[in-house]
Amino acid sequence: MSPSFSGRATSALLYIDGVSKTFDGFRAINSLSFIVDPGELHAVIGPNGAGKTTMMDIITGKTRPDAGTVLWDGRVDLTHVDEAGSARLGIGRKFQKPTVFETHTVEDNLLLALNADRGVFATLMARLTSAQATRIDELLALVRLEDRRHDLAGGLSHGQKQWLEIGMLLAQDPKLLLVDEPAAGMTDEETMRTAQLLRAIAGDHAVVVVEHDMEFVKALDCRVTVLHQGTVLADGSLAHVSAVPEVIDVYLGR
Ligand SMILES: Nc1ncnc2c1ncn2[C@@H]1O[C@H](COP(=O)(O)OP(=O)(O)OP(=O)(O)O)[C@@H](O)[C@H]1O
Repeated sequence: MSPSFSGRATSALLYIDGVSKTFDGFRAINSLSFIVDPGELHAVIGPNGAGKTTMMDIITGKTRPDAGTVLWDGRVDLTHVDEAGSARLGIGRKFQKPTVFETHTVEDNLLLALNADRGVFATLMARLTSAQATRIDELLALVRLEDRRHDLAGGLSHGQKQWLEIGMLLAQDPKLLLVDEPAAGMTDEETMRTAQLLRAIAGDHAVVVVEHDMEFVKALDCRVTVLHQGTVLADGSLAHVSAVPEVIDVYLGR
């Protein structure tokens, strides 16, 4: 690894270097190096089986790598942290399928997320503090669900559920938000709104988005890392990586 890369270990929010993971003799991640800066919006693309999910699993402590460095905030070795621990450190993860409390209102979903360390009953029975009310107003505005505030989450569209869940993750104020294929199953309009939302969130939070929809990645207008066979094939703007012949061969040209 170049000295300029290793020199980033302490300044980066997330620093991954030389990471490998083998499953039953199959190398899913192979000498992977990847950096996320504080507040950065960063897209990860690549063909099926490229190792995108495994990389997310390693970051969140779901999977332990066989080798390499995974450093959080310049000081915490994430290879020894489990999923609950990574969440406590400020790593939020949004899986592809929306998971909201369908039988509760939009507002109560956000309230439950704000009070994730308290029980459901205690949270919903307690009076809303003014700080909570303000934060819920901010989150509802950000995810554009103000007019659905008192509706049951189960009645939202697929896209709105995804936005609500993003709002719920933000309620816990993560330093890094990992988002897996948010645009899957969305209408074109919802897809563009989601890109706007993630762009609005970045800055205050670092956001890493795994995605296959190139129109969506274009709308994110951010740095793109292309993974292939568990390692980085190209990295830079979408225009840059789209012109790399190997990227066209293994992914974009298909
Ligand atoms: N627990 C596991 N046991 C065995 N093989 C695994 C395991 N997890 C992942 N793999 C393999 O590792 C490779 C990388 O998988 P991964 O899911 O990380 O790719 P991906 O880039 O997320 O793909 P997709 O775009 O299809 O979601 C695949 O070949 C997969 O079959």
